[in-house]
Amino acid sequence: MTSTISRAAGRARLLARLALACVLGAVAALIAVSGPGGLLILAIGLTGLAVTAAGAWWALAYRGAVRVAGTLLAVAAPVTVVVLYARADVWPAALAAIALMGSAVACARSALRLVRQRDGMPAVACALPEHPVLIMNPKSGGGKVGRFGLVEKAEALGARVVLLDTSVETDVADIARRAVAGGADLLGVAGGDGTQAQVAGVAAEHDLPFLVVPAGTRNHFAMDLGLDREDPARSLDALTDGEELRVDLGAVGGRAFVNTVSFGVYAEVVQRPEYRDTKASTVLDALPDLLLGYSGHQLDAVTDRARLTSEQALLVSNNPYAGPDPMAAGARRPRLDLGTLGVVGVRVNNAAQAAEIAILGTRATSLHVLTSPQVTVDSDADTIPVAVDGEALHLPTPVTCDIRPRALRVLVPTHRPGSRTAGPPLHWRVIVALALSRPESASTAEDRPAG
Ligand SMILES: Nc1ncnc2c1ncn2[C@@H]1O[C@H](COP(=O)(O)OP(=O)(O)OP(=O)(O)O)[C@@H](O)[C@H]1O
Repeated sequence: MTSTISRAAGRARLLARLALACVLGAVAALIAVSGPGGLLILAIGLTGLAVTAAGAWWALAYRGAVRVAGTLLAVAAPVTVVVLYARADVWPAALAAIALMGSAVACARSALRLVRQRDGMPAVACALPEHPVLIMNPKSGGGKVGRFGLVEKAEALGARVVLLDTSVETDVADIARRAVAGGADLLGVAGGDGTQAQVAGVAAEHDLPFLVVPAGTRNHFAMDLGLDREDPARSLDALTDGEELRVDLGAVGGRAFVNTVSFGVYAEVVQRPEYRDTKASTVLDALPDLLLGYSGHQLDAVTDRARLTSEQALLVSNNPYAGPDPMAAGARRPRLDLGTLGVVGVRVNNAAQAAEIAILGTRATSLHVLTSPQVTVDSDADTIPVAVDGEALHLPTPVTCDIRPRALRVLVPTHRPGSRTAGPPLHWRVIVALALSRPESASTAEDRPAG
């Protein structure tokens, strides 16, 4: 075990050194260009990025001719950058610098992943359930329950299955409570994250284990638990060969959430009845009014250390995401047991602020990324739209989000893919420290058991 860990620490150190070498190579490639060419590459690249972001802002925040012009600008800017590089005869150095920076980021991420791999959520052995009850939604994920034969497989493993009647709005929490009253010693859901959250809340109330069968469309909770999202039937293996993860559960307005609660622009868009069928056109139609403040609510948020004012969008997550954009495809939470909420607040009123975010990322003044065990969101309206794990609700203000540390016992299969591919946040000072660490100190410092 120790030698495996030492080998991994050694590989992480090597990758960190390679990453720093690539960064130095990129700088050298820029300096090697004769005259002021190196600076020119940087100036052209950054201007291109800023103009692309400004074009994207005009395309999203306006309609008609401004939207068309913004779209053209967003497409033309990167093309112009390439043409200018070619005309100024600096493209070989530019390409080399971009390739080297890309390699540096890839090596740095791999190094962090190797270190973090042993720092995952600890699983513990547990008794297997004797009376599991699983609630299954036949419509989730376009019919995954039927496609993967989940009812038959679960029943063959001794579970009682309750199929959700989707012809009417069914209270899933009530089904779960009745299952507990009937003697269930595990609750589970094959369905989307919104349904998972409601039943997880009941399981946590009764300190019962909870089984996640990722039969929804997105399955973000399952992804961060390290479950197999391609084959939801594999989650059922936990009924015969499982172990337990203790994870945090979010709470908002008396409801549990497993992933995110969003306020502002996104929450306003998902309230629209046409959103479910025509997501892209509904978003494009709604954004101009919301972003330019003609409609929608201005939000203030108070965390344990900060006050955010007049935000357009606020996203509160059950544990922080690794990157600043939790809505991005592939955004992940490295852990679900840190006992804190992630908070991202955005206020963008013009193209310059959009460009600032594109260049400065989380250091931009219009983007706030922080963590807090509690967040209270207020507005001048009596009720505001809130999307809780993607479900559209209206809640009275102020709305308070809390975290319940390790309140949820999740039964997971012993053999599962794990969340190794989660992209760790890229902190270059950690890479420098890793690259400079001595072999003994690195393996001693990192020789913590996987748990
Ligand atoms: N409590 C409920 N009662 C009745 N029908 C429901 C209920 N929850 C969901 N449905 C129906 O099931 C469909 C699928 O919902 P669900 O959220 O489970 O899966 P999904 O939309 O495929 O996944 P995701 O939440 O990841 O987008 C919904 O469109 C809705 O028609």
